[in-house]
Amino acid sequence: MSKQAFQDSYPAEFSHCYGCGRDNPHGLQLKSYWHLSADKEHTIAHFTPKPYHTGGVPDNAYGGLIASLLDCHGTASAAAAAYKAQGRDMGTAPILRFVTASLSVDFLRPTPMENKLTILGEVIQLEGRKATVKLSLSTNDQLCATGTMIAVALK
Ligand SMILES: CCCCCCCCCCCCCC(=O)SCCNC(=O)CCNC(=O)[C@H](O)C(C)(C)COP(=O)(O)OP(=O)(O)OC[C@H]1O[C@@H](n2cnc3c(N)ncnc32)[C@H](O)[C@@H]1OP(=O)(O)O
Repeated sequence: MSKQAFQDSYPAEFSHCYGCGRDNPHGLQLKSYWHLSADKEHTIAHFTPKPYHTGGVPDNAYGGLIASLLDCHGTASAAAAAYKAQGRDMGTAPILRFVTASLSVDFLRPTPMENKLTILGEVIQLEGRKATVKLSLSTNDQLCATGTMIAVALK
């Protein structure tokens, strides 16, 4: 796992995102990294929900939280993969800033609140300004949600 989180390479003006901005004290402050598992390079992030992240059912996480975690991990993964494809360190100029064009989420089972969540990403296609990212969220070795994102690099 690389030491620096992808989000820590974002320039200061992009460090206030609700989901992953390091300078947003009210946000989730998600941190994403490269992660090698089973000879495959994935991206990984962890998040432990707070009691106020619950949804309508006590002890289960709010679906919007899950979508936010996939959202921020997905765009960060797209940016990291695009920098890597160009052989550049993340954050170097010109900045490659990806935004979410589409995100679909399948909620496979309720996500319990008490444990650390693991979010994985895999950039399966990089084509022009567009990245396709497969995402998952699991806890206790149980897959709770999957997602697919199209992220687009801003001109
Ligand atoms: C290290 C540096 C990091 C920098 C800081 C980062 C901070 C990040 C903070 C974290 C952020 C957290 C995350 C957040 O919350 S990001 C916030 C939520 N997202 C947004 O606000 C995005 C709003 N949308 C737009 O700005 C535009 O629509 C974009 C930029 C997305 C495209 O408009 P643009 O005019 O620029 O481009 P284009 O229309 O020529 O399309 C280009 C290509 O993309 C394809 N396409 C487009 N839409 C879709 C779609 N829905 N499904 C499938 N494909 C789609 C399109 O077919 C074309 O493909 P192709 O025909 O070429 O094959």
